[in-house]
Amino acid sequence: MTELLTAAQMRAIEQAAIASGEVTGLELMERAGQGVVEAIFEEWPEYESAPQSVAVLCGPGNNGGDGFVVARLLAGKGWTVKVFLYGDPDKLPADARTNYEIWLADNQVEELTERAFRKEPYSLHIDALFGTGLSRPLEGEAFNVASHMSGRNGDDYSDSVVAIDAPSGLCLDSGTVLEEAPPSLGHPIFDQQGQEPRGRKPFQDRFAALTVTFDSPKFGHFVNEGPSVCGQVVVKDIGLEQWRVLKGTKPGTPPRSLRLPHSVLLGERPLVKDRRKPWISRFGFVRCKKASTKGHKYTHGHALVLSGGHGKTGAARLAARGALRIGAGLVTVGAPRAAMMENACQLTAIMLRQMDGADELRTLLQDSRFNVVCLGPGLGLAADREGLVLEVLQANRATVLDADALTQFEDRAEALFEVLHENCVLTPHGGEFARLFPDLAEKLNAPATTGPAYSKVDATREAAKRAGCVVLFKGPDTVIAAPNGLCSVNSAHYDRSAPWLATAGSGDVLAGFITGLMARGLDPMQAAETAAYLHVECALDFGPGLIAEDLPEQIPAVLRRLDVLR
Ligand SMILES: NC(=O)C1=CN([C@@H]2O[C@H](COP(=O)(O)OP(=O)(O)OC[C@H]3O[C@@H](n4cnc5c(N)ncnc54)[C@H](O)[C@@H]3O)[C@@H](O)[C@H]2O)[C@@H](O)CC1
Ligand SMILES: Nc1ncnc2c1ncn2[C@@H]1O[C@H](COP(=O)(O)OP(=O)(O)O)[C@@H](O)[C@H]1O
Ligand SMILES: [K+]
Repeated sequence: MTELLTAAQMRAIEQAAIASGEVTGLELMERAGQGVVEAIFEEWPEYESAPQSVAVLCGPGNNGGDGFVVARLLAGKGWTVKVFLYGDPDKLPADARTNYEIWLADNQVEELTERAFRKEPYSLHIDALFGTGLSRPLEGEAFNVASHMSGRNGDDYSDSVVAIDAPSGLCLDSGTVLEEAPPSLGHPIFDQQGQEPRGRKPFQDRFAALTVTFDSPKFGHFVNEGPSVCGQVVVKDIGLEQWRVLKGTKPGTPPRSLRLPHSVLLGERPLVKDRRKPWISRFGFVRCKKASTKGHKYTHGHALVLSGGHGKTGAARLAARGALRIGAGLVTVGAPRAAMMENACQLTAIMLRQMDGADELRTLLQDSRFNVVCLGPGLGLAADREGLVLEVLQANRATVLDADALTQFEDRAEALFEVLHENCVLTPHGGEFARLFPDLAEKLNAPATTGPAYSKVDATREAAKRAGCVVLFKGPDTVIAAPNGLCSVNSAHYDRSAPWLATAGSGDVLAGFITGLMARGLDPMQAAETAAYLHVECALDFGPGLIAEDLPEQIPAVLRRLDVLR
């Protein structure tokens, strides 16, 4: 797992490093430029022996400063380098100014305009306009050049753009490409699809082939539009590790303002393969060697999954199967009378109990061996369903609430928040999230016109705090947050891209995975993180053509590959 940083955290780390006197800003800038050049030759090894032509677009801050370093290093390797500057050279910050002057001693810098940029073709384009300092949408010639590069005039540059830190215009906290404020006419206007018009964005789709960032990836590389515009993300070490101290536990504890909330990116593949990384313990699994063989099925927990009525039972069975495969000792489906036969015909290892309403559920839950309940998948929205949710929450069991159990509380989420407890996990997709947290969804979907923009990470953290329990906000960029601010992102992008996971019922299986892991005693955050991670691993291993039923069946092979016991 990798720590994810905000732009402000990155700046704080850099400032702490410089303040220590052990490194200067200029040295960091040099290392950043070297990192970019290294990444270029790793991506295009053929360029090592064949110098190319390159346009370096430098902006008015330190991102531009990195650009001047890259220009100098590539020129030193025989490349033909053209440098454009957007902004006033007299206002460059000190380190960027130093590198500008070093470059200017033997070379030229041209003011950036679309016209000048388009005069000649280049093999490579370095985008060093804005990085972590982006605070408003691109304007003027920066906008014109960025939108030209992203295909406005029909030319596709995306295979030859290397973005330093970020494609310029991308907010590194929210993963949103900042847009101009939409036209204000004093009253709302709508387009033909009934949508309010949005401001212009320089790009919305793939912009760079490669994005080189420093020290740690930022949230914006992994959420919202980030993955579609970054191409691929390479992280280069610039020697800041000792200033990036989590929770201030090590000697030389940094000031409180620098202690970072624990935000991680869940196990990208290379780290998982590295046996030295202790990721397994965070995920709540044990390595085969250390596993206890003493347990029996009741020590592995008993999950209860509530089924919907006649004709709506499949979702609960998917969740139940997920819970059983991932390791619950026993799983029982509780179904209304009318749905008993339908369930009975399709369940074997999973048990079945009739359960017609809140009273029967209360009786069932008197059996304390049911240590986790999952409800929502296929549950339906009939008035009596709410009673089931309340009954489960009052029984104070570990609980996973998904789908209809969330939608049931649309417009009256407070009634749900009052009874939720810390042993619960909510698993909304975007629509369900908006029903429970309409104000947060509105902020999230509002045009992002200033940086740092409100992000899915902010929204999920706020939601978890408000609900008082773990919230897992689904999507290709699944964000998981606990009320105490712990947060992680489970990304299905880049080398973990698995678009075929967007298939009917896959969310039901995810709810089941979380349920099964909670049955095994994982705490809600661990269970949600582990389940989300394994869900994507199952999809990756199975590949295209996947349907929801395949996900639980893929679990044994994934656990075997990861060399862990349930
Ligand atoms: N933080 C670190 O540890 C390091 C940062 N470095 C580089 O420094 C960058 C950050 O530098 P800066 O903080 O100077 O910020 P940027 O270079 O990203 O932005 C420069 C300035 O432009 C202005 N600005 C923001 N949006 C604008 C817009 N749309 N139009 C016009 N002007 C706008 C802001 O005043 C901002 O401070 C990083 O992205 C990275 O490339 C590296 O040199 C090495 C180390
Ligand atoms: N493009 C995508 N790539 C990877 N995973 C995705 C993508 N879109 C959705 N998912 C995942 O698929 C699952 C869909 O869940 P959900 O929306 O509840 O669907 P359903 O109700 O049909 O089960 C979630 O786990 C979500 O994170
Ligand atoms: K950039």
